[in-house]
Amino acid sequence: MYRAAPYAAVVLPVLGLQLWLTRLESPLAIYLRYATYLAVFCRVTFPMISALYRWNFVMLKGLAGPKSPSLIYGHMANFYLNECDSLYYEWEKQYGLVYRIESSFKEPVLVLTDPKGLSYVLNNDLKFPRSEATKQVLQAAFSGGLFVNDGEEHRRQRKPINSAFTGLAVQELSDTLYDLADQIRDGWKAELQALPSRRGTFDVSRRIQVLTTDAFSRTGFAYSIADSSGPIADLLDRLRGLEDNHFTVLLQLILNKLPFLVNIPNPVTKKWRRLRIELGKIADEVWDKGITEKKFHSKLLDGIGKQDRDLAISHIVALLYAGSETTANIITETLHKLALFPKIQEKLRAELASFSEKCGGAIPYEDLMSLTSLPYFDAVVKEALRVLTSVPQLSRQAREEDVIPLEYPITMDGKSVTEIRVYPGQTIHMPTRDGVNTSPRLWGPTAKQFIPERWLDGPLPEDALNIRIPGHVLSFGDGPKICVGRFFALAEFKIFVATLVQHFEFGLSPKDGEKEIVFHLTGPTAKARVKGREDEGAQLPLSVKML
Ligand code: HEM
Repeated sequence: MYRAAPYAAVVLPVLGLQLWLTRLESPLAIYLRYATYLAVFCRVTFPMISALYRWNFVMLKGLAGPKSPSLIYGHMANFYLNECDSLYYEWEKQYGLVYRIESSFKEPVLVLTDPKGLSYVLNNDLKFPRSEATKQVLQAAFSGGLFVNDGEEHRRQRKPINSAFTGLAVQELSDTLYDLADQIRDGWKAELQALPSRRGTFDVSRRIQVLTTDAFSRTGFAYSIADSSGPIADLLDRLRGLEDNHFTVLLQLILNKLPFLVNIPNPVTKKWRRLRIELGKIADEVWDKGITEKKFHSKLLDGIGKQDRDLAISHIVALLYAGSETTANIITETLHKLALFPKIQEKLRAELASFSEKCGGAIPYEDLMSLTSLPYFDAVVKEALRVLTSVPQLSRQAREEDVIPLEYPITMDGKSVTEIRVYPGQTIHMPTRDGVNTSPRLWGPTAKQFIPERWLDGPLPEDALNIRIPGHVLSFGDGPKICVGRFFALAEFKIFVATLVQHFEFGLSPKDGEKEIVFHLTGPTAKARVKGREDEGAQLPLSVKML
C-alpha cells in the first residue's frame, strides 16, 4: 500500500484543491481552477488525443491485418485467455510475414516475421527496447538487472554473466547435471517398480520443473532448492498458478498505455512482486552462503558477486526464473511429442542405446553435445527447439522514427515495398513458436509438423536459411539480448532427455488418450493444459513405463 502514497499525496490534494476552488468566486480561485484544468489537459487529455490520432491515421497506415474483435481488448485477449499455439500461424496464411493487429483502442501492433526485419529490430536494442510498460513490470519483479536495461548498461551487466555461461563453463558444470538426471531416473524407477505393470501416469511437467529449478540453482550457485527451508512445491505451484483473466488482461492493457500506474498496487504487479519475494528469499540465502561458505562458491556467483549485492540478487532472481520454466517446458513437451510419435521415440532410444553400449555406460558430455556422434538425437533436439519453443513471442517498442528493412516485399496502400516506416511508441511482436520457427512461407508446407528428419535429409529450405540467427530459429532470441543461458539450457535438455528416454517409455495418458494438449500463455511462456480440462491449470500428464 505504501507504494501508492506518493500518488495519493499528489492526487488527493489536487482534488481537494479543486473542490475548494469551485466554492470560491474570487478571480484568483477561478484562475487556479482553470490552471488545474489546463494541467490535466496537458498531462492526460492531450497525450490521449494525440495517441488516438497517431494510432488511427499515421502508424502502419496502409498495412493489412485481421479485424480487431474488441475495441477494449483489441486482439490481446486472444493471446492471454485462449490457446496461443496457432493464432499467428493462421494470420500469416492470410496476411503474409508482415501485418498489423490491434491492441486496445485501435492501437496498431506490427507483427514482424520477416527474417531481415526481425534481425534488424533485435540487433538495435537502443532503437527498439522492450516497452516502457514491460520494463516497469519487470522492474517490479526483478528490481533492475538485465531485463530492464539497454545499451551500454545492459552490456556492462551482462559481461560477467556471459563468462559464466560459455560452452566451456557449462561443460564444467555438467557432472552436476548428470547427477540430477540419475537422481530423477532412480526416483521414478523406485516409484514405478512398486506398480504391477511398472507403468504409472503422472503430470510430468511439474516434476520436470522441480528438476530444472534445482539444476540451475545447484550448478549456478551450488545450492539445492529442494533443500531450501521454504516448501519448494508451494513456490512452484505459485509460479505455475499465475493465470490471467479478463480483469488482469484489461489491467495490463491500461498499464501499457499508462506505465506510471505500475507503482500503484494492482494484481498484475502484485503477482510479479510476489514472485520476486519468493525467489528473492532463495537468492538472499544463496548470497549469504556464497560469500561465507567457500564450498558454495561457483563461477556464476563469483561473476555476479563483483557487482553490488542488490544487483546480484536481481540477477539471481532473473536467472532462476528465466532458466527453470523455459527449459522445463521444452523438455516436457518433447516427451509429449515422443509419446505422440512412438516411431521417433523408438528410433531415438535405439541410437542412444547403441552409443551407450559402445561407451560402456553413460554417454559422455562431448558426444551428447556434438553434432555428429548422435545425429538423430541432435535432429530431435533441433526440431524440438524449432517447434516447441517456450517463449512464443518477442516484443519490442520503437523509441524513435525509423525504417525497418525487409527480406520479402509486402504490399502497402496497393504498392510493393521492401521496408516499413515506424514511429515512436510502435509496438512490434515477433512470433517465434507459431511464427518464424514454423512459418510455411519459410519452412514449407510441413512447417508445423514435428519431423526431426528435416535436419538430416539434405539442406533446409532456402527461405529458412534466410533466418540469419544461429540454428535458423528464433527460440533463444537474437542480438544483444539473446538468451544468456542458451548453452546451459541445451546441456540440461540433452542430458535429461537422453537419460529419461533410455530408461522409460513415454505414452499418452490413458485417461486423456488422444485428447489434445493445448498451450496457454502464462507470463512470457507457453504452458501445456489438457483440452477440456483447462480450468485445472498447467499440466501434462503422461503414461511412463520403466524399461
Ligand atoms: C530452452 C530454454 C530457454 C529458452 C527457449 C529461452 C529463451 C529466451 C529468449 C527467447 C530470450 C530473449 C528474450 C527477448 O529478447 O526478449 C531469453 C533471454 C534470457 N534468458 Fe533464456 N531461454 C531458455 C533458457 C534459459 C536459461 C537456462 C537461463 C539461465 C540459466 C536463461 C536466462 C535468460 C536471461 C537472463 C535472459 C535475458 C537476457 C538479456 O536480456 O540480456 N534462459 N531466453
